[in-house]
Amino acid sequence: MFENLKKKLKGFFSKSSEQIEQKPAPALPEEIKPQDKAEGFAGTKEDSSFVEPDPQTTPAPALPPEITEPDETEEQILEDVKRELEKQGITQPPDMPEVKEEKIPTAEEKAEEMIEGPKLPLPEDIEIVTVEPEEKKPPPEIEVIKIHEKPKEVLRELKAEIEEVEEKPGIFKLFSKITHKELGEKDLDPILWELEIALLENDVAKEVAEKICAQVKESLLAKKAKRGTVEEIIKSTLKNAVNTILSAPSADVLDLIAKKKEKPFVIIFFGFNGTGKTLTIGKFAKLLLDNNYSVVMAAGDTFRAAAIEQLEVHAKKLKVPIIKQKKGADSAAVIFDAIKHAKAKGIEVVLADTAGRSHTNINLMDELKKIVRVNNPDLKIFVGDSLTGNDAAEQAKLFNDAVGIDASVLTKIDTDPKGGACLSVAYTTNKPILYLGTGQKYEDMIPFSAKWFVEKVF
Ligand SMILES: Nc1nc2c(ncn2[C@@H]2O[C@H](COP(=O)(O)OP(=O)(O)OP(=O)(O)O)[C@@H](O)[C@H]2O)c(=O)[nH]1
Repeated sequence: MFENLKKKLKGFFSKSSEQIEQKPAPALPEEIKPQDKAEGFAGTKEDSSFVEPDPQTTPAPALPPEITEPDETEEQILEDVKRELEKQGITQPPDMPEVKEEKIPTAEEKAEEMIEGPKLPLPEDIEIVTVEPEEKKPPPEIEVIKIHEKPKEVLRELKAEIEEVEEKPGIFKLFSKITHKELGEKDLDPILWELEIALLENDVAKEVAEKICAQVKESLLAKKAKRGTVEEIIKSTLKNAVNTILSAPSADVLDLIAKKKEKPFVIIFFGFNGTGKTLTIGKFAKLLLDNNYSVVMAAGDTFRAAAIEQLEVHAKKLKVPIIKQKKGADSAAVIFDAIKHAKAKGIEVVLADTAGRSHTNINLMDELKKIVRVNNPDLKIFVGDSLTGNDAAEQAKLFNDAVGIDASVLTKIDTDPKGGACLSVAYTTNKPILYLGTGQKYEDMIPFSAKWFVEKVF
């Protein structure tokens, strides 16, 4: 298709190179004279047929025709090419890539690109939707709450908000809010209200919480607390209040036993079913044995056969004697027998179980009163389950009212993260807490200390 064009171009390039190199025509051999050239066509001198031509008659032989190239200029060739292409209806040579004119961006366009980034071409099927800006709504009105005039719910909400931000453990997390407050009587009520809620949430009985708050208020007003010292003052006042409650007439069991000259020393345990009474008797037996006291057990819970068997298991394990009767026997009589046995055998301590079918059962309370009247124990211990929280304090009150307890033991403290029951029981009975049950083994019992409690709860 482009044969003509190719030929033209070939001619153009070969001519051009000749012109550039300017090669001289090759020299003819010396023997060959111009006339030889003519002779050469007819033969040589040596050739027998050679006849010397007569220069007069013989016309000069014609020289071989000289090839002449069309003397076209570059412009002419290009013009020819163009014409050739046009003839064929081509305006652009096919092998040459189409050269697009590159758009040189203006300074403004460059600046815009630097700010907004390069503009990417959008696919054709993208629909550009113009979004109308939303009408600006006025901000919602904020309700201003005067916290000391609002009820419990508002305070609870406030406390929840504080808890979200603060990670402080126990009751003291609420103080972070009040440290930046100037302390006056006005501020005090909501603060104390929150403190009371915190105490209630930690299983402290309402009556106890109120008493603690009253003590804290009194102390804060007396001290005229300054900004930044409020938290410290409340903490120390609270600790003092708690200490006062918890360190009500202290008692050391081993000391009491040692002091009693005429043995046996009789301890009777009271408490609702399932609080850990039987296991606590086992723990006491272990403690006494470890302190070189001899022990006898009395299966005074005659209301349930299982209770008798249960105590028997502990007695066997600890290798201590047990006095028991059949289910339904007189509980006071069983304990009396145990004391008699102790006297006869020179056993130093009697540990007596009692029934705890229901702390609201009047018959039970009468039965317990009878036990106390008949056996005149040296120590009446209330056993409460710390997990029951406020309930433990109510039970303690009931047993205390019936038999006048001397001290308490709180069990399952290992599974109770709050510990408020200690405070409530101590306050309700106004009697010391002797030990805390910290597990299911005989060794899992620790002497109670107010310091320990304050550290744990606060
Ligand atoms: N974790 C833990 N469990 C305890 C503790 N004291 C008692 N228990 C468990 O509480 C359950 C009840 O304990 P008991 O000693 O049988 O209680 P109880 O008051 O004699 O109850 P009844 O025999 O039903 O009258 C048992 O499973 C004990 O192992 C304690 O301090 N910590």
